[in-house]
Amino acid sequence: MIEVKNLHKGFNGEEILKGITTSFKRGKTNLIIGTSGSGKTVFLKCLLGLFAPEKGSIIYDGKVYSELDEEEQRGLRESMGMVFQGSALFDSMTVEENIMFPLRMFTKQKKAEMLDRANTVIDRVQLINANKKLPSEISGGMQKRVAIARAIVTRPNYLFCDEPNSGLDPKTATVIDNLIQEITEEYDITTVINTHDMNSVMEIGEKIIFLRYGNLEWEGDKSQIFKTDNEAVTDFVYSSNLFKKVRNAQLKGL
Ligand SMILES: Nc1ncnc2c1ncn2[C@@H]1O[C@H](COP(=O)(O)OP(=O)(O)OP(=O)(O)O)[C@@H](O)[C@H]1O
Repeated sequence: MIEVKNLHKGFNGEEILKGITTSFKRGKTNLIIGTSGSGKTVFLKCLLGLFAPEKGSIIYDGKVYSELDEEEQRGLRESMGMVFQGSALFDSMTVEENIMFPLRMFTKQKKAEMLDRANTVIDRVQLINANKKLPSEISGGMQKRVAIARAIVTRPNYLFCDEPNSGLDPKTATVIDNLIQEITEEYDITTVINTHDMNSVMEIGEKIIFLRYGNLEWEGDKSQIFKTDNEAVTDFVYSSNLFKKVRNAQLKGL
């Protein structure tokens, strides 16, 4: 579980996050949504320990990050997995080498042990016959599977994903969303996903926080977001023509 209390973060005197308080449960897919520039990425970077907040605290399963010493903070960061926007795979490494990379960086395991663990996660994300391929030789959906496998290979307690299905067709995007949700539940990980994708919201939004101008404007789940009266949220949700049509059809009882 991650608890965030009164989090403030700014740059050059401009406040970007203006006192966010929320919590993210273990085993659940937690989504951050909001308009462009609302502070979602800054918030995610604070959760990753990449930005130090000016005020407030982030508590990881009872451990207050700012109260840990350097080594404890490093240990905590090593228990985090990250799926970057656009996958961010190493072009010159095979799928298998990409996935083993965090084990090489953070553990002293022997090669056979690393290979064994890599193959376990390769099976879990259902990457078939891809071990020796380069990222350029596999599809975008498969690249995401590699990115997810690499993020979970170290058995993280926390998984952060930045736009994990950007650039994928809607069907593949849903498959990737569902894979992240299944893994989150199966391995009991606290997962936080930064997304613009309303399909993801509908599919895996077990907890959703909506940021607006650096404030937490609304929070709830996927069943509540379509019923809320909050104007900023409905503006955002129904900004796509497709969702507007669905809403109008619902209102007309079609
Ligand atoms: N390292 C930084 N230094 C200075 N300002 C920054 C830095 N990182 C982000 N900002 C500013 O913080 C604000 C929020 O940016 P952020 O990237 O978090 O928005 P976002 O909600 O993720 O937007 P988008 O959906 O477009 O990715 C922006 O005005 C941005 O310019």
